[in-house]
Amino acid sequence: MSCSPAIKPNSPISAAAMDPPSTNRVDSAVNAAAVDLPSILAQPSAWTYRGEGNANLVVATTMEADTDVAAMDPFLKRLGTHHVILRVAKSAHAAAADAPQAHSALDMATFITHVVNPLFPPAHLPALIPVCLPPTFLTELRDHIDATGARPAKRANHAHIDPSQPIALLSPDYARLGDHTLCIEIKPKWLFVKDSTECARPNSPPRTPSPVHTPSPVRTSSPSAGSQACRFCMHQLLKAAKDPHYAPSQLCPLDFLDEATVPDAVRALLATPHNNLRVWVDGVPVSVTAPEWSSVAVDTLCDMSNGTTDARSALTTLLTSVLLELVPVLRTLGDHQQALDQFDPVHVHAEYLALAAQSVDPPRISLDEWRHVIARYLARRAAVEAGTSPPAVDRFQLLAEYVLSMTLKDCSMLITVSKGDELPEGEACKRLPGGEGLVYRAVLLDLDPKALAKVPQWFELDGEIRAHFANGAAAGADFAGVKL
Ligand SMILES: O=P(O)(O)O[C@@H]1[C@@H](OP(=O)(O)O)[C@H](OP(=O)(O)O)[C@H](O)[C@H](OP(=O)(O)O)[C@H]1OP(=O)(O)O
Ligand SMILES: Nc1ncnc2c1ncn2[C@@H]1O[C@H](COP(=O)(O)OP(=O)(O)OP(=O)(O)O)[C@@H](O)[C@H]1O
Repeated sequence: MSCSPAIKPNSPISAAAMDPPSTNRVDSAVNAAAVDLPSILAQPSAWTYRGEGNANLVVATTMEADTDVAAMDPFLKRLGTHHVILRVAKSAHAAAADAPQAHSALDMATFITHVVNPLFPPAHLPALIPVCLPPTFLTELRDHIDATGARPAKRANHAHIDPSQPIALLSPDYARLGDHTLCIEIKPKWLFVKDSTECARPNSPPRTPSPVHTPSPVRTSSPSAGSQACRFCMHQLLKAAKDPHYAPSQLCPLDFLDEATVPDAVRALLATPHNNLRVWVDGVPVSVTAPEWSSVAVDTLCDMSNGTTDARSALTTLLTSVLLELVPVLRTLGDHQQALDQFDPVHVHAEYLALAAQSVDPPRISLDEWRHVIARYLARRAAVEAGTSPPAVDRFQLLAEYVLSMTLKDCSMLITVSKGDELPEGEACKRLPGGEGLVYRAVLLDLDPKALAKVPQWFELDGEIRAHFANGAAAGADFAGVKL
């Protein structure tokens, strides 16, 4: 793709110098404010480990059934549930050169509220409440969680809860819904192919047509040298080349975007889950590739699927039903990823170097700047839809949009399915078609802004992924059984 002639080489970099936003969608709201962690939640031993990424660790707790959540601080009323999580920052990440710039929980909540929320339907957005923690809370929580041994070694050896962060994020526990809950977390990654609509799917075995659905026409069936592949599929090839023990994911994320190919995505996720699929039943993790599942998982899954005795096919059916419902929101996610990433990587990198050369410190994007960026992005989309000429994209806007696209390419979706005839009050739940008495909810997570200073790292990785794919294709490499 060519670079836009609309880019001005000496574009201003400060928000104050930017064009005024042509929408007030994000300006009308106020910055997030932190409230004190309610005393009922201030006992570290009441929290259990839930999960973590590179930057944050998440703990969960359930308040006593007779706790009057609605009578708590007005902010906490928004939680509307007794099942809550606390998301606390980890220290090694805070110190890393590429740590997210808006590290404080307050900034993250502000970013998500003002920059991410306008992009998606409210039903799929998390409620986040920044909370001030009591002085010794984090040290005690760190010791308590480390003592349980629940953290995976890969994470525990790397970083710990950062006791110097006075604010954390309190949120509903989106893994809990009703008494018996199937919770599925998917990490869909890149939902578009740059410069193409097709993916050669070089990472997956030759597809066998589903008995129910025929393969989608958007997918090529016989890739050839020079054919396009999506970034996820290409990255799998590189990962496998670097690590002979790595079994490439069979997933092509584009399969999430078409009802006809959702069953293919489900099959691939269950065969090679990696970090693209995680499953919990009633809060207990299920390793989908393990030969045996716990009796709780088997009973709950079978119970949810009208008493079938095969828990694996029950999970397949439930996962397929719910992902079919989520095609529209995943398309929205993919649309934004693509619209925010419209320039050639070489050009993005060059613009970054030009911006970085203007200051001794690594360039950053302030929250105020983010507000202008999202307003200008929305104005551009509105202009395109209205058929009017969109405003020019200057250097700073280009780079910030790219960072936002990278953020959206690494988010997760937490999906919960529960039995229940009644839709839980105040929850963004819907009935699951085809599933008798089942409701579901899907929330986007991990939407913190990536750091602008990561652009060179992304550029390098992108180049490596593409070069590996192109060289393999040119040499007629046999990728996972598919001759290119
Ligand atoms: O670069 P990618 O596509 O491999 O994505 C990284 C993820 O690897 P994945 O390939 O999904 O296993 C990676 O996931 P894991 O930690 O490997 O589970 C992180 O999400 C990383 O983001 P950050 O550095 O924590 O902000 C992700 O980095 P960026 O999204 O900043 O590139
Ligand atoms: N509100 C929530 N309800 C239930 N589980 C949650 C919630 N928020 C986070 N989690 C769980 O905790 C895990 C880690 O959280 P999160 O992805 O925010 O960490 P992170 O360090 O920011 O990740 P990354 O390294 O990918 O940026 C998630 O993958 C999810 O399983």
